[in-house]
Amino acid sequence: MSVPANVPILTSEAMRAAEAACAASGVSLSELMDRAGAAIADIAWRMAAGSPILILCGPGNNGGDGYVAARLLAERGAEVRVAALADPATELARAARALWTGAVEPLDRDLAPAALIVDALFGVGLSRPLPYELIENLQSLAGRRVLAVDVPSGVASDGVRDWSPPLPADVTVALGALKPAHVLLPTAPHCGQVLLARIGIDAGGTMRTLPSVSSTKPDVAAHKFSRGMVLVRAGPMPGAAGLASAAALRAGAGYVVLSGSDHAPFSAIIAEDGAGYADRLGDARIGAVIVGPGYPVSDALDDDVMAALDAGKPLVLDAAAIAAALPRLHQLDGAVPAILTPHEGEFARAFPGLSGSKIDRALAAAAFAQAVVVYKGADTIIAAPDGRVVAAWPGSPWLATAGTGDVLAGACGAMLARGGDAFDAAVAAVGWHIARAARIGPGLVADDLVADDLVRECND
Ligand SMILES: NC(=O)C1=CN([C@@H]2O[C@H](COP(=O)(O)OP(=O)(O)OC[C@H]3O[C@@H](n4cnc5c(N)ncnc54)[C@H](OP(=O)(O)O)[C@@H]3O)[C@@H](O)[C@H]2O)[C@H](O)CC1
Ligand SMILES: [K+]
Repeated sequence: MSVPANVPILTSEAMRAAEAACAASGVSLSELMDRAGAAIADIAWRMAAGSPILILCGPGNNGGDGYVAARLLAERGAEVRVAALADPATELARAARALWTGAVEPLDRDLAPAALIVDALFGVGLSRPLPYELIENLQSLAGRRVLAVDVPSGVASDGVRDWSPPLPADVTVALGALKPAHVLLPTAPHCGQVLLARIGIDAGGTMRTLPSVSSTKPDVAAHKFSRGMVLVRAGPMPGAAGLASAAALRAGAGYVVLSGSDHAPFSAIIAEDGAGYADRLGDARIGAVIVGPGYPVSDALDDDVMAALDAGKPLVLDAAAIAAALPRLHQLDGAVPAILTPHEGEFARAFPGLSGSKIDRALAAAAFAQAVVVYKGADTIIAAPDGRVVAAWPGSPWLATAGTGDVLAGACGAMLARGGDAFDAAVAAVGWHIARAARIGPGLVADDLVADDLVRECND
């Protein structure tokens, strides 16, 4: 499972607007369909490697793409058959089918499979669950390699409904841009390896996949404070704050203070008595404050969160600190740069009653809090109040273990303490976290993410 780095993601509504803009600039939808069909034919040709191909065509333009691909594959000498669910219902699909000179088989229970199935039944136009009879007929084709056109049929492309496709794809060719379903659970795993065929559409937009991690070498004139100073406030479970402080150092902060704990994991971390917290918040050199790791709901947490908000320092708020800060953050209306890092349960507690896809909900939460939201999970979404979104699918499954959230909070603190945009800081931290997890893999425990042998390996 993979998606390309740093490519646009569009909802079906935004996709139609992009198509319309394309048409207005002189590229017809028919030309777009020809390009889509050509991209699919190329990939199908490579996947089939000489074995027979069966293309399943639906009634809309997704089916139209399938007919174009069938014609081009046949022209290249591929052994290709077409089966249709229904007659084409759009002018473009009718035109594409008219140019297909081969037979069109009915898509019923007697349909013979082929080594490669190209699924061109439904794309972004799917408006309701698939009919039961079709699901049954498709299940009889399972077990072959599947190439999905735009999205696996049965998947709602905007990621709002969790419909599963009867034929999960090995490869999905996203047309023009990725769609939310390619990067959100539960649909993303059904898309297999997602490739983008740009087909000349200017997708622009504010939603993208995670960019590749770039190394951030300190400036030649750097000193420890210019690299960013981070204050981590410990709660009753100081191990979590210790992990966050170690991660802040590893992620590039030049100076880290751990307040309220004498369990500093590295000698380079300054462990201080908790009574000095208020004074430290007044330290002009501090570039980011982290509150929340290992700190359950309590009056003390409320006090520490309010003190950090009143100090006006850029903030990373994790776990129970998120709900504790929310009313005040909302009032502050973006005056204090903040990154919130909730997992599913914390998000539901802090932002009850939101609807839509995970992307919609992350955006609504960011707008309400006027803060960057890192809505964690296997399909982490980073959303900014101005509408920017980065989707971090597929992340690393090895991160599903205790303490990794504390490490992410620490990395967010390091990136935020450098100064600059909080959204860019959150994106860099998520990328750093996933890249390290990918290097460790099996057996990962959160401490490994901040261990020195990993530093040596990363520097090899
Ligand atoms: N991105 C691009 O620039 C291009 C994309 N192209 C391809 O076009 C599709 C979208 O095509 P569209 O015609 O809008 O939609 P679909 O082909 O996905 O399907 C619409 C038809 O399916 C019927 N429908 C919807 N849901 C069901 C269902 N559950 N069961 C049966 N039939 C269903 C729908 O009927 P309605 O009654 O709902 O109207 C339509 O008949 C996109 O995904 C790309 O593959 C183009 O190539 C151009 C460039
Ligand atoms: K499809």
